[in-house]
Amino acid sequence: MDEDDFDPEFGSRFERERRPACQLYLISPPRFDPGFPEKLKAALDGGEVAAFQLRLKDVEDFEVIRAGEVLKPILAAYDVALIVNDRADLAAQLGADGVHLGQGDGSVEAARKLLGKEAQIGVTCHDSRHLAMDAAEAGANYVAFGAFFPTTTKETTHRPDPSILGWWTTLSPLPCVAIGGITAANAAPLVAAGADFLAVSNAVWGHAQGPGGAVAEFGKLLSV
Ligand SMILES: Cc1ncc(COP(=O)(O)OP(=O)(O)O)c(N)n1
Ligand SMILES: Cc1ncsc1CCOP(=O)(O)O
Ligand SMILES: [Mg+2]
Repeated sequence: MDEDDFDPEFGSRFERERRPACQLYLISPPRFDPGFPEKLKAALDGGEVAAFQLRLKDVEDFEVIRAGEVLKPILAAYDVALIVNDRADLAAQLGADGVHLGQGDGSVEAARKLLGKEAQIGVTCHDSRHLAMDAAEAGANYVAFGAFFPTTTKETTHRPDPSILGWWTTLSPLPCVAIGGITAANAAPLVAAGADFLAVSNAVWGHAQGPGGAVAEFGKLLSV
């Protein structure tokens, strides 16, 4: 990949040039319960959040669409990007801001065709420099590394060293996301290594002080 491939006009909140500080990227719980919209509002009242990923697992398509339709106006009111996990077609149907693709979730090119040039397309790269370079080459808007810490949210087999984040930031202007078992207590080395975004699920939705308390705790870490 070449620095010249980076288009500064391709504006987005996933652009390191415009938003230099590390930011929070919330990942939804795997099921949508009726109380979730209030939990989301509480989280967003806790401090700044850049993006929210709708990551529902083992549910019918219509449930993803219904959840997305409920959450979309809330996210818009807080100026938070809606990213749909796994499915570019559902992201398109929802008019979401983007899609997150794992290695088995389809190509960046196909997602770009469906979603258009403004869409934010992220790609899981595990602990692989090679996958990250491929994703950037394919036109991704961010690359995601992880799982950095043990997590109960997903079975994981890759455990990158935080130095992969530093390596990436010196190589590419494309933002990098750190994910996996991240809490406000263990995130500092990832921020120091160069993570542009911390993607977090359980540490927010399962926090003893509630989602707002969790986001506020991350806010303290990310504002220093
Ligand atoms: C920001 C972010 N990074 C990584 C993932 C994991 O995606 P994937 O490997 O496809 O696994 P599932 O999340 O689909 O179980 C992610 N969702 N978001
Ligand atoms: C989706 C995903 N991909 C790698 S780890 C992970 C889980 C993130 O959730 P948590 O923040 O609860 O570990
Ligand atoms: Mg996936």
